Amino acid sequence: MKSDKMFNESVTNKEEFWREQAEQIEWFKKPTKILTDDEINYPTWFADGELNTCLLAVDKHVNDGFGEQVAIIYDSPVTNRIIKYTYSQVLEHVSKFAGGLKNLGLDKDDTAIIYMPMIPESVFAMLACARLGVTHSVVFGGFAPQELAIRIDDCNPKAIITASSGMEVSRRIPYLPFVKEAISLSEFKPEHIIAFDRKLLGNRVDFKNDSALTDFEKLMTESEPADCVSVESSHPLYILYTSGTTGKPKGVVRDNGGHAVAMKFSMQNIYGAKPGETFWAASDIGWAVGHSYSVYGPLINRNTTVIFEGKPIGTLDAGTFWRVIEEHKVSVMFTAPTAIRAIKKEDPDGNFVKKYDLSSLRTQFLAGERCDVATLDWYEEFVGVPAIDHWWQTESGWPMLGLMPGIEDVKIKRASAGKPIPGYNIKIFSEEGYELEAHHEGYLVIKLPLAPGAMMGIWGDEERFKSGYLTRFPGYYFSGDGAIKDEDGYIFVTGRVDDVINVAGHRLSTSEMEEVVSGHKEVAECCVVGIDDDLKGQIPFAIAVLKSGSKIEEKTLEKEIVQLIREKIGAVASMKNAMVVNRLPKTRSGKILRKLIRTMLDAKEYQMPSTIDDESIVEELQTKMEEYKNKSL
Ligand SMILES: CCC(=O)SCCNC(=O)CCNC(=O)[C@H](O)C(C)(C)COP(=O)(O)OP(=O)(O)OC[C@H]1O[C@@H](n2cnc3c(N)ncnc32)[C@H](O)[C@@H]1OP(=O)(O)O
Repeated sequence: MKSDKMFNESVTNKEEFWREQAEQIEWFKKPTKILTDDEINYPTWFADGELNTCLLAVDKHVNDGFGEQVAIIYDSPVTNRIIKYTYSQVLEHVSKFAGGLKNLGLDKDDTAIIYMPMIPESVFAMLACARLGVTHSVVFGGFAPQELAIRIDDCNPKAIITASSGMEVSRRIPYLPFVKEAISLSEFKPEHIIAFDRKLLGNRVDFKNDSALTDFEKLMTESEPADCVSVESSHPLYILYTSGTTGKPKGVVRDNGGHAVAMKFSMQNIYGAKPGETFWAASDIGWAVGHSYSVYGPLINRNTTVIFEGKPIGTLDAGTFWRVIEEHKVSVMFTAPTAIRAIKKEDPDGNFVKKYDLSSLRTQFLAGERCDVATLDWYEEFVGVPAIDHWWQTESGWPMLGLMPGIEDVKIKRASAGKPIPGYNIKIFSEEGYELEAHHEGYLVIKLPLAPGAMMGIWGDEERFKSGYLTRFPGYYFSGDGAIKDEDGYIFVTGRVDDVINVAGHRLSTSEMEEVVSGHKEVAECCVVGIDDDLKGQIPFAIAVLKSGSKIEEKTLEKEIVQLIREKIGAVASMKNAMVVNRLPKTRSGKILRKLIRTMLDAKEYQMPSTIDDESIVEELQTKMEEYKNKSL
């Protein structure tokens, strides 16, 4: 198999392999050092190379004569608009907006937060930052002001780029007011708030009477264009926050050089997208999928990318995805299994699918969470193109497990995320760090170095980077996921081995939710676990012990906790359930037995943990859970 050969080359002859891949992109200064160690002995790619990511994504294509090719299709069923931008138009917008940022004093020593909905201006803002070497940090719009404030205090942005509002189906999301609230909560105060006024949605921005605000559109139309700045390969292109096992999110740092090489490599070899074709990743730009495959990957590969401001169902109906594929002749698509599950639920017999001509669609990729077999079956039956589940993380920025239809015919094994992708030497380890044979479940780890484009560290927190990823198994990256390998080398990812949960493809921390729940004035102690959900894969479930003497009703507490989580973390957490118990099951040393709680809530078979301090609590809990279920029905 071509991919097996490529994989072997990438791990045995890594420097030569990645030197060749680096030839596929343009550099201001070609790297001569392919693989070196940084100051903490963490492997770094292309250390002495210099380049600019915006140049690769935009200017290069215009210079090569493709200025009239459509670069971005903005498809917004929520505002009923479709707008197309050619590469030349994108270059004009991006270079002028970059000029505006430069006039405000932003340069490659600065960071900027982008908190925006799915509109082309968000992409222009990302590319303009990349053009100047300003490190951007896109924050997903579904997060509440407090979450934004945490990120402001962590990366100290010189500017926040936002919009007046967003549109969630038919609900207006007040982005700018959220930004103002976040800044009132944060200790660090950014110098500039740049706001894009979405006139169409009403609620106009009053630039005249609010001197703290800079008008995005004016900045973009009235500034002189700025050129691409040459940055070192390891210069941070972006910081993207993701949830960890503790409450505070981690700012994953991505470089420019390794990332650009990985984007080009993956678009061609994994996704098999040919330059000029339309590639659609239906993800928000606030997630890693949105960064890599709605923005940088397709643009670097000279594809047309679709920026979709809508939902798989409800904008307008369950046929929206198929309408977009037909209308824009999408060749390769990427989405989260939750999206397909939502469509399947609404359209079990594929009636909406049948209305559209999907002949342009070659391959469907799925990631963000594990895809269940029933969803894959539905997809195969009604859509009829290969649906390839693959696995990666915000930390890697691109696939670590998958198949490579870009270079060969692939054999899909349902429920597997595929085989290791070149550059990712994946092993399954036991608790003690021994490699496990096929069919034994263990920890998914990756021998260092990771491939180019994978995380360079955690913003401002070297210790957390080392302790979270590098010390559990020295010489290996600890992914936090469990997995099983089969005799053919296919890997089946079994889920997180820590307290991180995955809700509709959104990675969230239960510790962070526990901090919020325990902040409720009636709660003495609590625990939040992820339980199975037919639609979203997992959803959080809170269990609380009340303070002594508290008289609050369970239903009232539940309502207040749900509201508190929405306010402090965001609607995206999808917290719906909170149950009151007299006590939590614990080990003799006082650790909450979360796995036991989770298994019982999922009504699965459980074993009595040998470390439990009082076995009688299990029956007590069982009775309480049944009562709760009966009340909720
Ligand atoms: C491989 C590397 C990675 O894993 S990177 C991460 C990849 N993950 C993804 O791309 C996420 C995939 N999921 C999705 O795109 C969405 O969940 C899909 C499938 C489209 C469904 O969306 P939706 O119906 O809104 O459900 P949801 O569970 O996402 O939302 C729950 C509540 O949050 C809200 N929300 C969502 N997005 C925003 C936003 N940008 N701004 C403000 N609010 C947002 C939703 O409206 C929803 O609210 P409510 O509970 O209905 O009131």
